[in-house]
Amino acid sequence: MALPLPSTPKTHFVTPRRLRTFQTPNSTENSNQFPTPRTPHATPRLQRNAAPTSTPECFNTVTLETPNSALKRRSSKEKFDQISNLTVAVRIRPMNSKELACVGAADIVRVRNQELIIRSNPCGNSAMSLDHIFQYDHVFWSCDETKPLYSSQEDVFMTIGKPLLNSAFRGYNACLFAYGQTGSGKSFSMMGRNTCEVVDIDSEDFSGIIPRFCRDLFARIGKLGTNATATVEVSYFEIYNEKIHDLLATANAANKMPLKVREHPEWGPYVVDLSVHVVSSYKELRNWLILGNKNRATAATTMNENSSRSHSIFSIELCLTEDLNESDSSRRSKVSLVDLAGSERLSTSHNSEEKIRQGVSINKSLLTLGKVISSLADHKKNQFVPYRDSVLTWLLKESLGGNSLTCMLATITPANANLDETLATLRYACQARSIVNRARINENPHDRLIRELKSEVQRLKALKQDYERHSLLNSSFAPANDGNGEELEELRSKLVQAEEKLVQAEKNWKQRFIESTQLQLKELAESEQRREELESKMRVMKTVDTNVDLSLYKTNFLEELEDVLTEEANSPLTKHGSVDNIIRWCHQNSLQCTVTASAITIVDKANGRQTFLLLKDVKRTNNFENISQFINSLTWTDIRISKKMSKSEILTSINQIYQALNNLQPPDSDNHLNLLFARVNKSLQNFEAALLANLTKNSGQKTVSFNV
Ligand SMILES: Nc1ncnc2c1ncn2[C@@H]1O[C@H](COP(=O)(O)OP(=O)(O)OP(=O)(O)O)[C@@H](O)[C@H]1O
Repeated sequence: MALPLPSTPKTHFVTPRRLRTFQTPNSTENSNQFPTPRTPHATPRLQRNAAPTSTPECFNTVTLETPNSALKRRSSKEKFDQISNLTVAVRIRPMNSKELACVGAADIVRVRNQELIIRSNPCGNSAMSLDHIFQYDHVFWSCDETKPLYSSQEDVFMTIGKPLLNSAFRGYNACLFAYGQTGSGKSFSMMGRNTCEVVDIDSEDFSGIIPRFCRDLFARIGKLGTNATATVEVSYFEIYNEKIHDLLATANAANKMPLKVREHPEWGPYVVDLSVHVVSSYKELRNWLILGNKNRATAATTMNENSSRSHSIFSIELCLTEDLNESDSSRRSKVSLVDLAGSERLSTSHNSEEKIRQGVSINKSLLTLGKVISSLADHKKNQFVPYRDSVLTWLLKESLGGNSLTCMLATITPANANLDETLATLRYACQARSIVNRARINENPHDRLIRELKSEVQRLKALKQDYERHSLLNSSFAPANDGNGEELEELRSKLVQAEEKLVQAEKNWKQRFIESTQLQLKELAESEQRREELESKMRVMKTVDTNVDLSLYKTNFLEELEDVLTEEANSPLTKHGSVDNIIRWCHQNSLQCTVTASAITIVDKANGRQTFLLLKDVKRTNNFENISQFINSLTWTDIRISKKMSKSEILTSINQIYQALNNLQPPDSDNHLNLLFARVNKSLQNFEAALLANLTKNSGQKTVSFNV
């Protein structure tokens, strides 16, 4: 199976982003620099990989939830605040005692500014040695702290960590991930030397990027003005064998099932049910960090593995709210600090193809990461990027080619024994440099509008000042500069135009600001009204005494209902006790009326009741004010809702009842009527709930008694 890696070039290999010809290095290079290769070549462009390999089967299935098809797709017109390549840095750690003890051990890495040169000497013959030259945004040489070239933990943080912290404060998502073979210094760079002890986490010399980032984060929060507030939330999880484990979960939750990934239309993929902890100080945050590191180490020991087999993602969500004069403005950013699993299993050497075929101990996430980087580096239109082939790439989707400012830290060892791994890592890092991210400041559209307009106003003001300066200058030199009259005139007209534009922009801004404020106020008022309505309904519901004596009113819900529905309820009817009159009245009032030889059956479907009227009793109609009164004087029986009635018909009937009930809303002053109303309402709700439950539970028997 082919791996998504470019083959080793014969001569040298330089980052594809900036095509440049090789320049002869200065002869006064320090000892870490090799002499110039004899035949400089133009930088070759990265070779397209062989067809992407299919991801090998992993022994554990991941639950990746398909996002809803109705998810909003990002519009092509969407504005980005920053479009930038991934920043790629490489760090070289010192040789360890094991590497030094190897026969023929040699340091094969040299550094020249941002260039990194790997000298391979395959046959041990110096005449046949090949130089591989790479270029990155930053190269950290951390092999010997006595040399000026040495990059300390602080240097690494200041160069790649601090800019991401600044971006987070501006509202951008940020991501920093460490990639490299096992033992090359990923954890050392990201977390520090000993990741489970306070002294080491806080050590000036050994503390890694994550603790430094968090310390600086709170130091900056402490310096925020009184009109600004910040909230910080942290989460920490690891991906092991394509399963997600919460490293900060409580003891009970820790034993639960692995967590799932879902995608939010706006914020992208996220881990469902991941514990998130609000922290208000660095100390609090550090405690979580240490707990997570301990849990990671324990999990690795339990599985008889080391942590190099798992990826860990520490996330910080920062929300900054600024209280401006007229309004509040808030920005949210998510920072992901990722320590990836050792990458050596991806190497083309050491029988890794065989290992892939075995299908075990292969890190699907890292393989997919390689494919994702390859696809993104290709810049082909409509190129398919297999983010969803693994948990890691799915979760890092926004960080790779999306809404984030991202930095990759590739870690390598200088030992010749690791040449293949080192070259593989460096090639990955080269490809990653071509990835372009499109980041946006995470703020609400209202804040964005105001920010954009304010910056436009600022720009125009600067323009105006500039013209004013020019104009002043020209007027003071005017007598001596007769020939410049036209130029001066042109400047003046530009100034007028700029001022007009400025006035217009300010007017627009004010207008739009007023509009948006009005909109906000309206929405606020509406929601306040809704809240009050709800509260008043709640109050009434709470006071409902189901034992209230309703006989006082000699009324019931059905009568009330009928009064509303029947306009002619109080109009005197012709006192003609005839069957025809009753039939007509029933039709007018949507009642079913069936006449037999001896009786009339009246069905009031809407109210779930029916009555029988013997024909000989029809004459009794004349004893009442109207037919309505007469009909209601009859003995009605509740009817079971017809089995033939469809669910939608039943719902329509219920809705009609609700509507009628709304028309019956009693005046606030009448407490008793209010109680009655609430009781009817409550019964109706119970009825509806019972009916629907019945319908779903027992599709055969669709009958519910309606006892108001
Ligand atoms: N820049 C450095 N300076 C001094 N020692 C270092 C440096 N980088 C790494 N080391 C040491 O090298 C060893 C391996 O480093 P580390 O555990 O960070 O590697 P890793 O890439 O994270 O490995 P894994 O993939 O197993 O997690 C550690 O003992 C660490 O202290």
